[in-house]
Amino acid sequence: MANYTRIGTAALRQIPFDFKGNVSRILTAIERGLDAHINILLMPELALTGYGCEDNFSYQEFNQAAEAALNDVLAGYQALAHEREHADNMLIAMGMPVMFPGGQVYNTTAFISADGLHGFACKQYLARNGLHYEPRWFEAWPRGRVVNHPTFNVPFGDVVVNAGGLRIGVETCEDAWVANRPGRDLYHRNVDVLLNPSASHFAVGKNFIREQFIKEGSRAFGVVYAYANLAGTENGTSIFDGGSLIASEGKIVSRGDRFNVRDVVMNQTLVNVSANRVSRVISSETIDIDDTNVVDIELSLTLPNDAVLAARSNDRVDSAKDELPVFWDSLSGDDYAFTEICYALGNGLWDWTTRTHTDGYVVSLSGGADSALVAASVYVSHFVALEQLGVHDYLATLPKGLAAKIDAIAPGEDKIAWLKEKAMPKVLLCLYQGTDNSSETTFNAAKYLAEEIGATFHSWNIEPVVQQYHSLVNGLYPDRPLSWKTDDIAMQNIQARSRSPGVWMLANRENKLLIATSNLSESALGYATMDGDTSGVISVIAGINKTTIRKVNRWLEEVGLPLSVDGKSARHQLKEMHRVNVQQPTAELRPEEQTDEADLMPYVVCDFIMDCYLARQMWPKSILVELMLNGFDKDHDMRQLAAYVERWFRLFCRNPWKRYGTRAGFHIEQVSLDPKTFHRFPLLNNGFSEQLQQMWDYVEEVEG
Ligand SMILES: Nc1ncnc2c1ncn2[C@@H]1O[C@H](COP(=O)(O)OP(=O)(O)OC[C@H]2O[C@@H]([n+]3cccc(C(=O)O)c3)[C@H](O)[C@@H]2O)[C@@H](O)[C@H]1O
Ligand SMILES: Nc1ncnc2c1ncn2[C@@H]1O[C@H](COP(=O)(O)OP(=O)(O)OP(=O)(O)O)[C@@H](O)[C@H]1O
Ligand SMILES: NC(=O)CC[C@H](N)C(=O)O
Repeated sequence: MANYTRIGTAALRQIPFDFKGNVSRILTAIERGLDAHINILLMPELALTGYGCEDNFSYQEFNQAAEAALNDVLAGYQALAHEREHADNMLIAMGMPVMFPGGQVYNTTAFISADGLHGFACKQYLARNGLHYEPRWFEAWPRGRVVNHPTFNVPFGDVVVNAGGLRIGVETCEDAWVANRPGRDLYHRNVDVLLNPSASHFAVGKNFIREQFIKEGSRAFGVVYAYANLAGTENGTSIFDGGSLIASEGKIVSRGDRFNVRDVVMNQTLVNVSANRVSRVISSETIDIDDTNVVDIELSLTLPNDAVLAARSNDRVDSAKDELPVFWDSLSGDDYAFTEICYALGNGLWDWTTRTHTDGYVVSLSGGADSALVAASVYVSHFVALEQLGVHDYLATLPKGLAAKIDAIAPGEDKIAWLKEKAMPKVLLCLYQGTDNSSETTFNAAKYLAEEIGATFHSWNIEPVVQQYHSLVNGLYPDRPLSWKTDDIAMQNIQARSRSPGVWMLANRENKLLIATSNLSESALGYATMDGDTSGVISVIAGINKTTIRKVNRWLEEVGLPLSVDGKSARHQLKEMHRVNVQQPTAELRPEEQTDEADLMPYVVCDFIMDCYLARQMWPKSILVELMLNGFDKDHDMRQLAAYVERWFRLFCRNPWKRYGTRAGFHIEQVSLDPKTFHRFPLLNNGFSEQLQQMWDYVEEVEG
């Protein structure tokens, strides 16, 4: 007889140290799960506290607060269960930190039913790569070991739960990313369901990797595999994209919404457990049964097939499913990646506004690619939130001060027209700050883009301020007046720096956050004026390279942001990006024409070198070889490419202090240059001189 079980997941927007709020969101998910007759409800990794609590994970008082919050969840669950008849058929798996009296802290999944707490499964492989530092706070749990937790008096460690014959095991996030994943051993422990509570930050393309190991886990281990992820921009820089995934018989059978700004996003589906067991029965591998460390729970989590049709027709089931918007299925390639990027930027900015309780943003808008994408992201952030929440909840979620400034929507008024005409002028202030080196082209690009997204647009001329500094400096050096011939960098930088105080003043006055506009390529090379255009609170596009920024801008103009309208996929284009997209990137800091690429190197070369160095961990000579192998030698000879590699490393090694001083940014690409979390690099170094010499020796060898 086939056994079915209803698996549910909850993506939760948890907030570090907001214990009450976190418990409340967990109870909302439980309530929705109960109403939908979910049998197994999975919550994300560290769902109780949030993932981004960093050094507080080691604090005793923090862990005591987590313990108290667990008790609140247990009490809340029991109260909800009391009101319902099906409550004895649900098991919850919820991520939380647990401290031992000796001070060791573990990253665990608590198994909870309406009867109380049954045990904890612990994470075995702590994430320590990229921006993860879990071993700093947590201990890894050894495979195959279970102890009794002295405070909770329940089994703790590498446990398998057996609920009425249905066996459930856990791989916690990183556990499933390593080669020796726990699922390998859980296979021998005959688990039917593998749960993966995750706190997996967004990075472009990462969702495909998740889908891969989830499908493969389901296929190879013969299990139903469920994956729940956190949502929201917890620590201000990592963006969690939610995106629940449920796989059965080696296929993804249900996907939850991603980048949704609602507090709780549910996904659930009915799966056939017996059908998954078949792949174990017919496997060529002999299963060496391991029946140790099993926690028996008296719960029936399965439905026989003669009861399943009645369960399917239960009209309350859909209350625990937030449908994935239709457009995701129709996307692929760059279209998918650019959609992810825009939704991620939007999510991040939404959280910065709603959690800082400020009145929106100020952007120094130049008409160039970087600040254009930053301004567009603020628009996307509100556009998406409005689509997902509707007008009422959109206004209710905004900080009160900001919401109070926005006129109500009139009956019959179009939602997007209202956003542009009534909301965006209060949300975003854009400022063009011309000098004698600015052009009509950039002014118009800034003005028309601001208009299209409904931002308030101001313009002023900072040339008099710049000239004032020239007079002050010339006063000190009457015999050596400033000139472009002798003082190129100083005369460029004073313009960028003169833009900073005024725009900060507007941010102060309007209670808005100033956004810095530096990108990943510029950060690598220090191609920005410190304390000038690096000014701001958060650097929205710091995690995106320039090549991608330009492509995203073109895509926003020509293809547009996908959204769901009445259950159909639609696009929202930003046509005025055209004026930005036709220009070559320029700093506009010199009197004669200036382009970034003439100052530096072509951005495609720069970004390829950066990828080789950061993602593939290569040094100069190997990078040169990769450039040649990847066809860059069609447009540039070997010496020219070697010169670009040399310039890249010289600038990279000269400017790590700038990376320490620039604003924190959203993590978007797989790699990042955030010196505090991602790429650690000595401030003082010898500029890779030996390695560059080795590269040139190689060029001589090849070229003669
Ligand atoms: N070897 C070394 N190692 C470490 N630090 C060194 C150094 N030499 C100078 N420094 C320090 O660095 C300072 C220079 O840094 P900083 O003042 O920031 O200026 P710097 O990095 O020299 O120049 C800024 C560059 O950014 C470009 N920029 C600016 C603004 C916008 C854009 C755009 O993309 O549109 C581009 C501009 O064209 C210029 O090439 C020096 O005054 C000195 O204090
Ligand atoms: N005329 C200007 N008015 C307002 N802000 C400016 C102006 N020129 C430069 N800035 C600010 O300085 C930042 C750095 O300039 P930069 O040239 O690197 O970026 P961009 O102009 O946005 O893009 P691009 O480099 O593609 O032209 C801009 O993003 C913008 O915030
Ligand atoms: N929390 C984790 O274990 C995160 C690590 C995992 N590799 C991810 O990024 O998804």
